[in-house]
Amino acid sequence: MTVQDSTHPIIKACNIEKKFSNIKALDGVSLEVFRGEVVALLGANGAGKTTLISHLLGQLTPDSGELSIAGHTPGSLAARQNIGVILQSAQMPGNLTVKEHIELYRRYYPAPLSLKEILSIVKLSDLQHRKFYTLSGGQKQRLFFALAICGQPKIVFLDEPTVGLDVEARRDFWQCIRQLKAEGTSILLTTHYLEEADALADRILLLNNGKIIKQGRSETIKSQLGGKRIRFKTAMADCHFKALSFVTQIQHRGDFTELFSSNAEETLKDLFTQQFKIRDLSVEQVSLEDALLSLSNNNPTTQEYAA
Ligand SMILES: Nc1ncnc2c1ncn2[C@@H]1O[C@H](COP(=O)(O)OP(=O)(O)OP(=O)(O)O)[C@@H](O)[C@H]1O
Repeated sequence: MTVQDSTHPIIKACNIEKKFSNIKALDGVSLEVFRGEVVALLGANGAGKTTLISHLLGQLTPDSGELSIAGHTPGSLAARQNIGVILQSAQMPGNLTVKEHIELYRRYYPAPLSLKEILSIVKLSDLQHRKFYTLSGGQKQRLFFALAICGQPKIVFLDEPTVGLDVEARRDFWQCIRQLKAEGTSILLTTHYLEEADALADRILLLNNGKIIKQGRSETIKSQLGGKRIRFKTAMADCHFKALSFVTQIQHRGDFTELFSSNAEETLKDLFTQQFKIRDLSVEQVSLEDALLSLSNNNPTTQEYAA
């Protein structure tokens, strides 16, 4: 079930500008996030993701533009009570137990989940009496997630939430995100794992040099590059392949030439008819990483996408 209210965005940012001396960290960013929507904020190092989130949390004020969280000014008590956060740099008192941390955070919110519910969602019931400093990286990450959701916030900010998690823990975490979304919670996610953004996000926002250079559904962004990637090794020059039907772009990765095609069957037919000398041929779906790299390469203001 998608629970979206298109008239009242939970996050509203309008034309936000922020400069740090001569660096334009945010350059006219506008954004709306609705109830039950998962939005992935992507971009290379230094693109402006943290700066944008810091504004939404009320830790920075914009030079110009307007921001609101559930209709409230970022940083105000009313806005903070609508927010749950996991930050990369979360620093916790090491001697408090899991249970103590959760109980402390529950007090900040008017209608928190019960301790039992929270422990069960994040699968930390058995570790509730363990001190923070004794937890593994993945267990700490689950506790951070517990603290982010304990107040039943309308919006959860997740900054690189699955760094350090093993494959199984990451899949469990994705399940928690989907559950939150189904209950109507909005999620703003930053991640360098593009597979994660692809799997979870309703909408991708690509920031570059403080500007949103692309936004849309992951499928739509991928389809702009063509549906398939045809990979092979060859000694022949690109000009031979450019003329093949349905080729949208050519790139090189290591020893391989890669053709993106919006109709792989027709491109392959053409390729074989011409009897070009190729080897180690494979055909794959275009990934979100392919699509974002291509956008970066075609955007003159863009540095290489570093995800
Ligand atoms: N307090 C500050 N003073 C000066 N420059 C800053 C400050 N904070 C951020 N910047 C600059 O603003 C730009 C955007 O930085 P930001 O931290 O928002 O990027 P990011 O997308 O979060 O990057 P990363 O993926 O590396 O965390 C960068 O050029 C950064 O150096």
